[in-house]
Amino acid sequence: MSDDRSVQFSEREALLFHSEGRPGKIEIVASKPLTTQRDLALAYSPGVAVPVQAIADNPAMAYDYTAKGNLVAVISNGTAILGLGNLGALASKPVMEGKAVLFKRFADVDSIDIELKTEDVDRFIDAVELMEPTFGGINLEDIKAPECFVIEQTLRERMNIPVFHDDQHGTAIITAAGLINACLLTKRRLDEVRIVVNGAGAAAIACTELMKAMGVRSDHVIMCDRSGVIYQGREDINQWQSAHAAATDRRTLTEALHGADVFLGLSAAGALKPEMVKDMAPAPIIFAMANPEPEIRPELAKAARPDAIVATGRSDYPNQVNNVLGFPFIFRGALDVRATGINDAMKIAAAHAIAELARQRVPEEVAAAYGVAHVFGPEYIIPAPFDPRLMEVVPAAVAKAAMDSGLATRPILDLDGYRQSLRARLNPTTSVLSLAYEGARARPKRVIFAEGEEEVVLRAAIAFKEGGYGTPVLVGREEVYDKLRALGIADPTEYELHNSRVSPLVPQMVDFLYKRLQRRGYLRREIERMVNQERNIFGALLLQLGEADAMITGTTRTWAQSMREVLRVIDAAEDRTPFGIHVMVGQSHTVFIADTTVNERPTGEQLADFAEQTAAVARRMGHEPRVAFLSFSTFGNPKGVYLDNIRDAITELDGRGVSFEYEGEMPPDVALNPKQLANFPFARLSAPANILIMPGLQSAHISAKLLRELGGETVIGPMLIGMEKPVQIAPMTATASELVTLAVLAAGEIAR
Ligand SMILES: NC(=O)C1=CN([C@@H]2O[C@H](COP(=O)(O)OP(=O)(O)OC[C@H]3O[C@@H](n4cnc5c(N)ncnc54)[C@H](OP(=O)(O)O)[C@@H]3O)[C@@H](O)[C@H]2O)C=CC1
Ligand SMILES: CC(=O)C(=O)O
Ligand SMILES: [Mg+2]
Repeated sequence: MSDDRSVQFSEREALLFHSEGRPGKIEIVASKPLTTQRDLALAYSPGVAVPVQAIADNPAMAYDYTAKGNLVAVISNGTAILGLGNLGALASKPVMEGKAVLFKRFADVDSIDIELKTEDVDRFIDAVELMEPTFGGINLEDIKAPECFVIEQTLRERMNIPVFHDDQHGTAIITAAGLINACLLTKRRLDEVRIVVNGAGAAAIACTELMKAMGVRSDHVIMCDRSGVIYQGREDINQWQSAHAAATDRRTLTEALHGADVFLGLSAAGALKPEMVKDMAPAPIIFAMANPEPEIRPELAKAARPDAIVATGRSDYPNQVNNVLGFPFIFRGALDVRATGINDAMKIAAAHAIAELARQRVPEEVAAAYGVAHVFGPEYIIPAPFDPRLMEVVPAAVAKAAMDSGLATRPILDLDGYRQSLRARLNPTTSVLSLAYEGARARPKRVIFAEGEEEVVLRAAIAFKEGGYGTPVLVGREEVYDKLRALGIADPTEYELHNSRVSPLVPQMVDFLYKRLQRRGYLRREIERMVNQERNIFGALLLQLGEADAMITGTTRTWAQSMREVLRVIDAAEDRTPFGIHVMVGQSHTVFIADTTVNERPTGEQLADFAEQTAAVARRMGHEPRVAFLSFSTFGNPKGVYLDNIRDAITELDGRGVSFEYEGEMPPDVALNPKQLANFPFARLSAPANILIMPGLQSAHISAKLLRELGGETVIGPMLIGMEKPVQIAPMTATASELVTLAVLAAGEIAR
């Protein structure tokens, strides 16, 4: 979107992201099977009549028999879409779908967007009020001030479920958390700081109110709108603004900022100028929160005042002060205790919980991923959105505050147990993947895309580069530039292209490969032909010569053929047998299956190796490994002639004294279904397995492909493990985004 370190994507990629596959960002997934006549009879007529009657008799039963209790509506009329202004209900839909997805991703709250085509306050209120039976909570979004105040207040009075205007209270909570910490760092007390709030709308007024409630002095706050200072006696202001009108003779933002400690921007792009920043107090605190473009870019603010603490609403700079840190977790807590509303006690509890998190030591995986100073300090005053601790800490704080303040209709007795259940609600793989992406952005690597002439590969390379994950090194002929141009790249020469026909590296490559293969029956001229004509050979040689950190291929050859070509250039790591892992990712579980790609009849020792190495990958992806060695046979029943290698693998692991659970032989239902597992109390698995080591390539490969085609789960891989350099071979059907994921996992050495 622009030209500095924050560049993440082009407009074209943003559009493609939204249009690719199923348009938009959400779909509805059935949570009950609907396959048989009997399912139909239960789910619909006549079975459905039974819960209908139960709810008619006791409305609270709706929480037991329908999705209401975990369902939040994100509702807007599009009158204040981010900082873009009033662009109408329809145009707000991408933002509202986005918020719905964030609810699901961060807090497992089901959510749907609703855009109402009206600017009439009463019609809006009536429409929302009528929806009370459907939802467990209402998240109002991007509705402009002052209408939003009337809308929210009236709905809170009329509805018996939480109603929360995110731009007001979500923003205020996160701003308060950030401000508490910024003040701590600059040794300021809340009752001393002088604050200028730029913007006098929904977010600005709610932030000001919360700050004042937390101890900031009224006469220390000056609020401005587009016309300048909101001063006492100014005539063109509304009642909500006049409550914060300052007794001052300052009239412009520039004058207001003279000597101020804090700038809170909730207005529009570019409203804060470097000259104004220079005139602020020592160690100024600058929260430039307008989206998508802040009031000032951090690099400009820092250039004007190197001693400033700067935060924005964006994810591509340190200190993201954005309500995404709040609303998913606040609703999680409120829904879980069936709170009838979200009151100040719950908001303040959330603000303190978030502020407190930033002051604690950051978990290794988060620190490693973000790569920047994640020690409490000027560059880290607020947790990053992908910090998995948010889900554990914030809902629990909100739920407790709801109980203490009498809003919980279903209190939670065991808060510790609740915290644990929160953690289990999210699949660690998703957060590890997010962190892997962040890690790639923090430490961008060079990745060879060996099939640079393929459109899908070029789209992946563009996404990889524009996402800031690293530098794609393309293998292909000059015509790649035309293809890049056709994909909307204005200056394709920004992409590094290696063409074997003209590459000055070819003689060195031929020497290297000839030395490697001369005693394996290859003539020098065969080697020359391979280097010139085989993109996988050429790409792998680029990796061997140190031209890049990792390589990705796979879309133009069968997996086995690509592997053969790669192995001509790159060996297995010392004492390792290369093998493949498919990762199946569901909403709340992840299963690793190995070896799905290389070894047809592994020995017991190899099976043990696969288990150990897959366990290491699983740990890097945030899972405590539990290995099941699969078979048709359950602990010797029925007997079989091909069970020895599995038994050997178990004995081998016994001897190695590994630090994870493993058991076998067993079929998948015993490995994955706790009820089945319970039939074998001697089994050394404390919970269902998450790593399935298959007895041979036939079963492994077939299972992985069946699950990919029929299972409806997200599949990552196959990941190639055990090579001396990070190489990944994607399936021929891989999409651009699957290629990017593999490239990121390869570059970050998570798949290794
Ligand atoms: N980081 C975060 O989490 C969040 C950020 N925001 C951002 O805050 C901004 C406001 O959102 P919201 O309160 O919902 O919208 P509203 O429409 O309710 O309010 C907008 C306010 O901004 C003022 N404004 C616009 N341009 C300027 C300017 N150049 N200088 C001074 N004031 C200006 C308007 O003043 P006037 O009446 O004079 O036009 C109005 O008071 C948006 O940019 C939004 O993206 C909002 C919520 C969360
Ligand atoms: C973040 C947000 O809600 C906004 O900018 O409107
Ligand atoms: Mg908003």
